[in-house]
Amino acid sequence: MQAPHSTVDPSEVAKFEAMAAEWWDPKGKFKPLHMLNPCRLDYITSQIAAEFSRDLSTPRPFQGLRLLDIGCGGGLLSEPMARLGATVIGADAAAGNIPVAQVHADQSGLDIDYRHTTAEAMAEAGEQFDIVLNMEVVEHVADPLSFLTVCRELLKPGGLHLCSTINRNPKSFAAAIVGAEYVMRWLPKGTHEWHKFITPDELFALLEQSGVTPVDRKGFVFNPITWQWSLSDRDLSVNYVTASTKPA
Ligand SMILES: C[S@@+](CC[C@H](N)C(=O)[O-])C[C@H]1O[C@@H](n2cnc3c(N)ncnc32)[C@H](O)[C@@H]1O
Ligand SMILES: [Mg+2]
Repeated sequence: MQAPHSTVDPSEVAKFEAMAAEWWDPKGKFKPLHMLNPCRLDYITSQIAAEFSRDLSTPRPFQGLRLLDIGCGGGLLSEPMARLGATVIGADAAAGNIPVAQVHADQSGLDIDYRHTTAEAMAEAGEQFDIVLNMEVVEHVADPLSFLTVCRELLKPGGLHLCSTINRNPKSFAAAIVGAEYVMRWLPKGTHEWHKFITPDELFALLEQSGVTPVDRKGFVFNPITWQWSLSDRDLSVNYVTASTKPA
């Protein structure tokens, strides 16, 4: 069954079109994602390794796994996944992201299939994946439940859905909007909208409604003294990530 509406919120996608050239500048507008990358890769790789019984000490542990990076942006996650051996398709609703991602992958000697398309178009075409990476996207879509439902359609039975976003509370407002956009000026003002943030309990409920089984959640916690991000079992107050599986 196809979700009836487009998952694309045009005003959200326009924000990313305007920033497309900056994806791979570690000091540019995507500095927060560059800083977060080692921590979220830790989580992603360990979840995939556990789910598919892969040994991360081998050179290409994700060989044979088909992975969709939905809302791939410039490919900050697609590239490490390809390096680990996965067959990677990166899809984004913002056309300008695709050549930026493709040129960078080519320069890095990585074979990644980047497409300007939507999750629903891929589901309609019957595409299926072992893994759907849905990282920092759900707070930018038109309707989270329809988007998550399409992500579930895109998974093979037994597949793994990894989804990160931003919690909704006074602390996340202070950190993700006031701090990142107004104080640090990491992100252009208006990048994030408060009402689109989702609490972990709401996201778990939406994931369940979409037809997957949430199995894990962790916080991504920024330490302003060390300027490092780390994973937390307890602190999901601002950024967090979830893992869910599609019943076999
Ligand atoms: C904050 S960026 C995250 C990029 C990447 N996932 C990462 O974490 O490095 C959000 C991305 O989602 C894309 N996007 C927003 N709505 C989308 C939709 N409905 N379908 C596909 N991509 C979408 C935007 O164009 C943007 O590139
Ligand atoms: Mg975001």
